[in-house]
Amino acid sequence: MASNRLAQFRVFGKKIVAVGRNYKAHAEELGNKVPEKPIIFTKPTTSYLSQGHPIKFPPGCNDLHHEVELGIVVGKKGYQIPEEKAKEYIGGYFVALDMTARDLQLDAKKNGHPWTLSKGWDTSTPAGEFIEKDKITNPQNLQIWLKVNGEMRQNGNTADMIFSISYLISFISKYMTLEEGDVILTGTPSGVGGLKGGDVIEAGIGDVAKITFSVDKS
Ligand SMILES: O=C(O)/C=C/C(=O)CC(=O)C(=O)O
Ligand SMILES: [Mg+2]
Repeated sequence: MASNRLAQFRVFGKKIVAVGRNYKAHAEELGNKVPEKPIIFTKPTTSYLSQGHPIKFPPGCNDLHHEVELGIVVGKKGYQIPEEKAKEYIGGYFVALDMTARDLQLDAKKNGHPWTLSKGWDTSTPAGEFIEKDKITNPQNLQIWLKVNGEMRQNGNTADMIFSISYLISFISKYMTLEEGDVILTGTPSGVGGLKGGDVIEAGIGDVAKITFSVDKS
């Protein structure tokens, strides 16, 4: 990667590819079956939010949920990447929130519509600073956690992903070219839940990285 700043992966990043239901306990807490293959969706890069700015409720949403996730920053371009070579394509990591308008998503699910608006409004992808690849020796054994107003809500380990990071890179790149600065949100562990205006979210990866965001419902 040419740089280590969020602004850079905004500039280089052509897409945000997200994975759904990648932790058994989370799939089950929302009443879903455990997937047999990765569930993939995309979010626009206009949804990025850096610290110091509030997360906004999107229009029509009364049930805004937090989802903490390990974000992977793609380090180089690749298409149809073999699983055993996937690690070479990781450029770094970051702490991400895949904010979800759960009521809009439920409505979309009922009607067989895409999740785009429930996941992709401006401010729906709060993100921490870029973490250099070598700061994390085993991305498949990281505690990812999230607190709301100081109370622990999510506390999972990336060891519990259904589909590993290498498998996801290989799977996604079978269909679409991954480019430097693209990011992959690897799915959320259990404990997702509702937020209200004025809440303060803290989230992190073990003691490697931490982010803080406030919620604005005006
Ligand atoms: O199936 C649902 O009701 C909801 C799924 C998600 O929002 C998927 C994710 O974004 C995730 O698991 O991280
Ligand atoms: Mg998610």
